[in-house]
Amino acid sequence: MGNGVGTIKVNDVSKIYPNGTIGLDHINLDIQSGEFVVIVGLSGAGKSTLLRAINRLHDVSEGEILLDGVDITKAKGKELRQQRRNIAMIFQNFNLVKRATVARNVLAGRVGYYSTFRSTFGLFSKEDKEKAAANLDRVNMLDKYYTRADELSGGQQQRVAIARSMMQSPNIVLADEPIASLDPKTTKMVMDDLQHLNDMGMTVVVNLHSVELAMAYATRIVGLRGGKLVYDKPIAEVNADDFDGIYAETGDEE
Ligand SMILES: Nc1ncnc2c1ncn2[C@@H]1O[C@H](COP(=O)(O)OP(=O)(O)OP(=O)(O)O)[C@@H](O)[C@H]1O
Repeated sequence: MGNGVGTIKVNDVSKIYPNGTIGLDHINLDIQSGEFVVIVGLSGAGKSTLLRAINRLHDVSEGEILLDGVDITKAKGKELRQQRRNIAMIFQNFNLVKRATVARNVLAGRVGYYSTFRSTFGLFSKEDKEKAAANLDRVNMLDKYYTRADELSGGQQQRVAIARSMMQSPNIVLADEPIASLDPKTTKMVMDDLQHLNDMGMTVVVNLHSVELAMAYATRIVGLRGGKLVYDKPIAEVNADDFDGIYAETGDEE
């Protein structure tokens, strides 16, 4: 895995969008290495905003986010790139290059390590090609090595996206509604892949709408509502009734 151990410390973080919407409201969260944290909450609660703040796809308005003790909210240039390499991000819509092969998509996970010239022309090392094959094997997709991404089902595409994210050897895996568009069987496969990464020692943070899946996979559940952290418990202390509070309507949400 990467250089660190995978801790995430969110200190009093707020995010106000330019139009004045409060995305996050004074969030404090301390995630230890190897946890499998599921973030639940209504649509608009701030789940995506929080994940995007952690890997700095969004700048925060206030507060700091320490990854292995280093504040990513103020990192620049090389330091930011290095921190980002330690974090894999898995999206709802897979974000694959549809017309490229599975292999090429997975190798794209190494692009941050190559010159623009080499990555443009696909000049990847033998070692990286072997690594790509090994990661595809890990998600049971090795037989699709030469298949074009647009010929795969949604679930298969997500598994390729997971294999791609493994190319960075991350310590932290963030997944934003990774199973939102998948059927129950593929959902289980993708969640099992994330579980597998967690078993390998990676810290996993997943946004989910499904309470059932949260209960099945999480070691800890965090609830957001209206940008505020309203719930944070290890799975052993979670009571199904707790979700009523997290999902209570506040008037302007789904
Ligand atoms: N780019 C943006 N500009 C302005 N407001 C935004 C922007 N992105 C998100 N928001 C607002 O910030 C709040 C939190 O949104 P966010 O997408 O983080 O919620 P979420 O919990 O991930 O929702 P979902 O489950 O629907 O993905 C919402 O009120 C949303 O409308």
